[in-house]
Amino acid sequence: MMKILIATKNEGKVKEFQSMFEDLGHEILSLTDIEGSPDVEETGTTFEENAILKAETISQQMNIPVIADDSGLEIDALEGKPGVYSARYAGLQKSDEDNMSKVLAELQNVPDTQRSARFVCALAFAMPNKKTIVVNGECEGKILREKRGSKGFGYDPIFYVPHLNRSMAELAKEEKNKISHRAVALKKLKNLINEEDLLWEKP
Ligand SMILES: O=P(O)(O)OP(=O)(O)OP(=O)(O)OC[C@H]1O[C@@H](n2cnc3c(O)ncnc32)[C@H](O)[C@@H]1O
Ligand SMILES: [Mg+2]
Repeated sequence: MMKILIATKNEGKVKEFQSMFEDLGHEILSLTDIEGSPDVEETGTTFEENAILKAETISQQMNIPVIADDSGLEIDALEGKPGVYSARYAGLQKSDEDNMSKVLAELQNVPDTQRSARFVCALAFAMPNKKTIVVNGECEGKILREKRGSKGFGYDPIFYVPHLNRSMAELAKEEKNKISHRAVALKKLKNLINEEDLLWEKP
């Protein structure tokens, strides 16, 4: 078993990574396990830039391989917003609830046919003295008119998954972890790691 550090302080992401790595039997650590771990400022303008920034900063500081996730929600009627600013859409001190309320208010007069959106995820895997690997994943859906469900995290209650006829927050964790943007990206990363025989090192 190896230890893998995920450079995130988001408990929702940590739980999903733990669950998605279960099959490989690795122990997943996150920045919430490390006392005094730094907050990396997300100064990039794309998901990829921010994921690379988070992964490389922590990997260099700790001299271990690190995965970072930068993700968000792109809403077509809002020209791709909240996008890379999803976490702070309603303001720096605001909550998931505030972010969802802002989106619902902005989409109040948008008809059902024009509420398409997607979750987007960039994962960066940074290793000491190796080139960083970046992969992407997306998950298509629509923005509901009110919150539904209590599972998951973030914008899940207002994100409708058409082919499952439920909101992301109504899906069991196993269901979300098969179809989510994060699951799609992580599958690509696992394949690349296998193909390129990049062995995980022990932190
Ligand atoms: O930067 P770290 O520490 O990883 O944690 P964060 O919460 O700040 O994460 P991001 O910068 O990547 O911002 C992601 C935003 O998109 C939302 N988000 C990402 N993945 C999601 C998912 O699977 N379901 C619902 N919302 C999600 C999340 O709630 C945040 O508001
Ligand atoms: Mg963040």
